[in-house]
Parts: sequence; C-alpha cells; structure tokens
Amino acid sequence: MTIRTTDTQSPDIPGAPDAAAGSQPALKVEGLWKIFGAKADKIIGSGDAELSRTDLQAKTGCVAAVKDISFEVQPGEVFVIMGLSGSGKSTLVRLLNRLIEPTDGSVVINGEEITSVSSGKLRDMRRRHMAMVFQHFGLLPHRKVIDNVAYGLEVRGESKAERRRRAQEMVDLVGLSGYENSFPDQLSGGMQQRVGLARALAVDPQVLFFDEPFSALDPLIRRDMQDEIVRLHHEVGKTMVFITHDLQEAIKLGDRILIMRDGEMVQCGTAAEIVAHPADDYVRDFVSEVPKGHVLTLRYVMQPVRPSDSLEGPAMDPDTVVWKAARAALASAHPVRVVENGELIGIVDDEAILRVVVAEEEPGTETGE
Ligand SMILES: Nc1ncnc2c1ncn2[C@@H]1O[C@H](COP(=O)(O)OP(=O)(O)OP(=O)(O)O)[C@@H](O)[C@H]1O
Repeated sequence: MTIRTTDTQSPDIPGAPDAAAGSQPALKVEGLWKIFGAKADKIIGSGDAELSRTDLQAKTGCVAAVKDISFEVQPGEVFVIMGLSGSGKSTLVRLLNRLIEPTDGSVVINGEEITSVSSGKLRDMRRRHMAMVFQHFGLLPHRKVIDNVAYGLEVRGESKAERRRRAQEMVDLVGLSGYENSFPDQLSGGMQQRVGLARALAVDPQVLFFDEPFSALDPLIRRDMQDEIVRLHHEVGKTMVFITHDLQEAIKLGDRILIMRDGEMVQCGTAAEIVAHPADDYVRDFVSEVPKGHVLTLRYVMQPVRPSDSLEGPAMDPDTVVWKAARAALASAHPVRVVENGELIGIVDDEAILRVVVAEEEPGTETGE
C-alpha cells in the first residue's frame, strides 16, 4: 500500500493530493448528514445542528449519526473510515451506497449523484458499480461457493457460461480453487469471507465497500485477510472504502484514513500525517500506541537544509518510512538528503531517526514536528 501525503489537499474537502487535475473522483461526498428521529430534516440549518450528539438527543430526541461529512476518494485509492463503536461508520457506509437515505448532502459515484437517482437507476448502479463485503459474510447457505460468487452476475442477467467463467476466475483469484462445490457452512470463517470478497469482485465494481469485514475473524485469520486485501488491491487496483474500528488495520490498509467521533469527521489524512500531526487529544490518544518508525516517513522528520550541512549522505525519497531508512541513515557518516523530483527538500540526521525509533521504546515521548 502506498503512503501518500496530504500536504497539498484542499482544506475544504479532503481528497488525495496526487489526483491528476481534472480527473473525476471515484467517490465524492459533500455535506452528508443522517439524523435519526422525528422531524430530523428541520434540524439541519437550525441552531440545533451545532449541538453535540448528546445535547441534541436530550433536546429533540434525535440522534445525529453522521454530521456534515465531506471527502473525496480517488480512483484506485483505499480509503479507510475508522472510529469507535457508535461513531457513525456503519451509517456512513450505508449512506454511501444509499442503503439508507441521507437527511442532507450528496454522494457522487463516478459522476452520478446516487443521492438523487431514481430507484431503478440506483438498482442498476448497485449491480454494476458498487459491491459490499459484510462483517457476517451474507452468503446464501443453500448455494455452492461458485454460485454464491456468481450471484451478482446472475442478478444482472449475464449468461450462464459467462457467469461460470467469471466466477471461477474470482474463486481462483481469492485462493479458493478446489472449493467451488462446497457449501458456505463447510468453510472456515476466513474462507467464507474469501467467498464474500470473490462475490464482490465478480461484478467488477467501480467501488468496493467493506463494512468491518474481518471483525468476526480470529486475530491470525484477520491478519491473513488483511494481507489478502493488500494483495488483491495490488492485483485489481479497485477503489475501496473500508470501515474498521481497528487503527492497526486502518494503517495497514489505508492510503488515507478518516477518523470519526460522535458522527463527525475529526481528521482525514495519510497514516503518517495523522501520526505526525494528530488533530486533537482524541486522535493523539488513538495513535499513541502506533509504532511511529513504521508509519512516519522522512517528510515528517526532516529538517530544512542549513549551509553547514554535509551534502554527501545518501539520497532518499520523502515517502520512505523511517524504519526502512534507518539502517542506511545510521550507517552513513553524513545525514540523509531527502530528494523529491530531483530537488533537495530536507536533511535527516541520526538524531532525528533515533528520536522516532527510541520513542517506540519509551511510550509518551513526543515525536514528529
Ligand atoms: N436506525 C437507527 N435509529 C436510531 N439511531 C440509530 C440508528 N442507527 C444508528 N443509530 C445511532 O447512530 C449512532 C451511530 O451508529 P453507527 O451504527 O453508525 O455507529 P458505528 O460507528 O458503526 O458503531 P458500531 O461499530 O457499533 O456499529 C449511534 O449512536 C447509534 O445508536
């Protein structure tokens, strides 16, 4: 998974910075709200919209599950939405594919505003452009693996031969060759989720949504499945929106991470950016256990070049993760030169490397800028 910085992104709508100018985002979310309760639509635009979730509920009985969320996801990006239980993740992902109706705001997928299309068009978009992988797999128990994988193709009217061909391709892709004729209850949890993945990929969607897909799995299987997502993303390059409450999972999978609390977006950026510059104490607390040397990149530990600095050290890219740079950096008698597009943009000396690496051994030590 590539780590990208968000240095140049628009402050208004977080979007991946390296999207080519003029290219259309895979997903664009603007001012999205979901308030559960009577007369919820009257709240937006009124003073009550500013209330905290608890105060709003006490005053009106309504729950603001998702509050004024905006972001963009670029084609091929893995975008993770992370938050504790009740932060609004499940509601948000269901708004994205309009499994539930928003109270306000818009969701645009590949240029189509799914928040305003007709139900027929929405059905068609769900069949062709989106797929979802669920926590509890959602497989049809009386169908064999191959027929579960082919389900979405069947719904959209593909020929039997084409369904079989495509489903077999996906079964092979997720490593289930030989299990085509098994039934879901004959498979382990991890294997069942592979079937869920194959089924989602079979329809060749523009965007894949994952709602805590590995929460029900044992930790070791969970790690395997995360690796599987990294591998599959590398192979198929799909745009993915991934919901999790697990920060390690978010860091492992996400090109960028959106952190939610009480329905609101607290921060959105790369793992490195969030670890280096947590938006508030809530995020700081979240990332305090993260092994910083494995997440921070040279961009976040470099210093401006001073006239007295030696320029004879090794040259490295600013997106090199600190622990990967550490060996070469510490072996050199000269500081690392951080070079981007042929231009020297900073210097990293041994002390800066050690500050990050040693901080891992001493919880509570500040790192980053
Ligand atoms: N249908 C509903 N009616 C009323 N309140 C709801 C409804 N669905 C969700 N909520 C409330 O909205 C808030 C956000 O819930 P949501 O399930 O989206 O959070 P979450 O981050 O996905 O949590 P979890 O990981 O526990 O599922 C919670 O306070 C929840 O009680």
